[in-house]
Amino acid sequence: MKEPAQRILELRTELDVHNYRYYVLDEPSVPDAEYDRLFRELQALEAEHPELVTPDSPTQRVGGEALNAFGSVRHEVPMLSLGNAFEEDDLRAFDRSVQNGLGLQGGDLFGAGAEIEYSCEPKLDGLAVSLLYRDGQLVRGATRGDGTTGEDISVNVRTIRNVPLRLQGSGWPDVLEVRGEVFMSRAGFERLNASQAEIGGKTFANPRNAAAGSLRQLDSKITASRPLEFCCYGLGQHSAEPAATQVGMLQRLKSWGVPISNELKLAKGIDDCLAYYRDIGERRMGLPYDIDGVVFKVNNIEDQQQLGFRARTPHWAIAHKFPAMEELTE
Ligand SMILES: NC(=O)n1nc(-c2ccco2)nc1N
Repeated sequence: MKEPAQRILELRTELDVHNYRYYVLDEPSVPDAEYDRLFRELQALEAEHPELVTPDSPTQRVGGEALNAFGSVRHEVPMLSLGNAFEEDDLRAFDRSVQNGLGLQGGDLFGAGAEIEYSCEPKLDGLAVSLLYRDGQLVRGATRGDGTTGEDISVNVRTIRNVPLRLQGSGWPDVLEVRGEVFMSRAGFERLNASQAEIGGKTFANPRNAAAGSLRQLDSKITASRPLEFCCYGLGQHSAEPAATQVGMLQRLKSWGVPISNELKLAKGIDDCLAYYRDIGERRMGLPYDIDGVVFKVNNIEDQQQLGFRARTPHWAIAHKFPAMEELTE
């Protein structure tokens, strides 16, 4: 019979791999029943040996008592909101401003100028959060708040099943602040409202409100019962650059167990961006989650830093919005 400590480590490692394959790669490695059996074996062993429990164990996702209030967190790197483009011309103007900012012949109404590489992804309509990892361990979660100061929701983010409690693989920096959107799928939103209606509880107007209301619960057991998901779209503070490009950085984060968008693409030039906008626009209602546009970011990280940001919005990123849904129903 194996030493309990050894068996506990084996089970944790195996459960982390199953979580990674299920939530990040979307390729489950075992049936749910097998996952549950391993999970219960770990719970039983930890109950017999409480001194062997560590915060990053998969059994530790739901915290203890409800909080009376959220602590506040200061964002070392401000959490920006995005500038918006509504029309094709706004997007072309953005591309020209990027080229001018990079000292390229910025193109003009007649010539396209240089071809800038952009990352492309859907703009999830959820709640922006920051997840801080130190030595690969999730140590803090915070809401965006006003961009400089957010709420400490560390206990709540740990209940989101696809948020890794510790990073997988190797080579991650000692300090890595991951940023992304917490959202609720439409199906999860419908299920939640149906069950809320049944118990006479609060129902929500849309998945974004449901995600915000579920995440900002003082009782993490309520958060744990809600179908929340996380999708990473960038970084905050970090002690080393994971990659030279936005797409490369996100792919590296994925290899460390952090979920990213499966619609992430690389565009070469603004015409490719427009093609992506039209493609996602056509598929928008078929996506399992609400989006309110797509996000283009200058792919080269050094170029992003050279461009910096104005007031509160980055010069290197733009949200290209779709018409609001209510307009569509007219
Ligand atoms: N909401 C969303 O999907 N976002 N938001 C950003 C963002 C906000 C500030 C910098 O980048 N990126 C993506 N994909």
